[in-house]
Amino acid sequence: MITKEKQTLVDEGIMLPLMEAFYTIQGEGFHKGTAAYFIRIGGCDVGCHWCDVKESWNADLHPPTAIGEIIENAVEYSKTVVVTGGEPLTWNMDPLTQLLKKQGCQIHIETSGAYKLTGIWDWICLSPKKIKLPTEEIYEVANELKVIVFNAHDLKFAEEQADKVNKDCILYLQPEWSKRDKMIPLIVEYVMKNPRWKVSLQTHKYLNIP
Ligand SMILES: C[S@@+](CC[C@H](N)C(=O)[O-])C[C@H]1O[C@@H](n2cnc3c(N)ncnc32)[C@H](O)[C@@H]1O
Ligand SMILES: Nc1nc2[nH]cc(C(=O)O)c2c(=O)[nH]1
Ligand code: SF4
Ligand SMILES: [Mg+2]
Repeated sequence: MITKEKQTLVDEGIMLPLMEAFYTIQGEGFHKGTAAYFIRIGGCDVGCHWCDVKESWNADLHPPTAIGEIIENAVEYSKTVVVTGGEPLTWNMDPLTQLLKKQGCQIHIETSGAYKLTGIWDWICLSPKKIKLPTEEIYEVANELKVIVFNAHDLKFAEEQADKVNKDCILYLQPEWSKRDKMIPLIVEYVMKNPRWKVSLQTHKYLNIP
């Protein structure tokens, strides 16, 4: 149990339930191959059955951490920061991103878009989920759409989502990790037939890095 005072600070986004933070290489999507500091914030109730960080879901397991402390560590490593989770938009991202901007950081977010968009972002990676669809507002500002392909029907879902994003949004299909051997051939064929899409792989998993 956390104190009422701490809960208020979490509600305001002054403290956040930090699961982990690490310096690595962005493995996915448009910025893959780029060194970045990852901030993984706990808490998500979207509930994707194939989620590769289920340990993040329960926010109570991750200690409320002052955003000043999170940022102090971040800037020691990199000016490119990726905020992920869990679902970062569970929380108010305004205070964290304002502080990161003051430090001159480029700030990226990995999000399902299922909750109100808060925060100042240089890059928004929207990875929509059927079970809890994105809010209308985020389609307008997403820089990349990254649809996870677990089965063939997800290609249909991908097209429906692509119809909703802005015209500059870059479109990616990423195989669900456990189904990659089956889904990669499907995705490859699909992208060759529909070249507005690109392939995204979880390259960090092939590189054996976080
Ligand atoms: C763990 S999520 C956290 C951020 C946010 N909740 C979201 O879903 O976008 C980070 C990224 O990993 C993707 N992802 C999660 N589990 C995956 C899996 N088993 N295979 C492929 N991608 C996965 C998500 O779709 C998302 O793009
Ligand atoms: N290297 C690396 N790249 C990533 N891109 C998105 C990730 C995420 O979990 O949000 C992730 C991750 O966990 N590790
Ligand atoms: S929305 Fe993201 S963190 Fe939440 S369950 Fe789905 S993949 Fe995992
Ligand atoms: Mg990951």
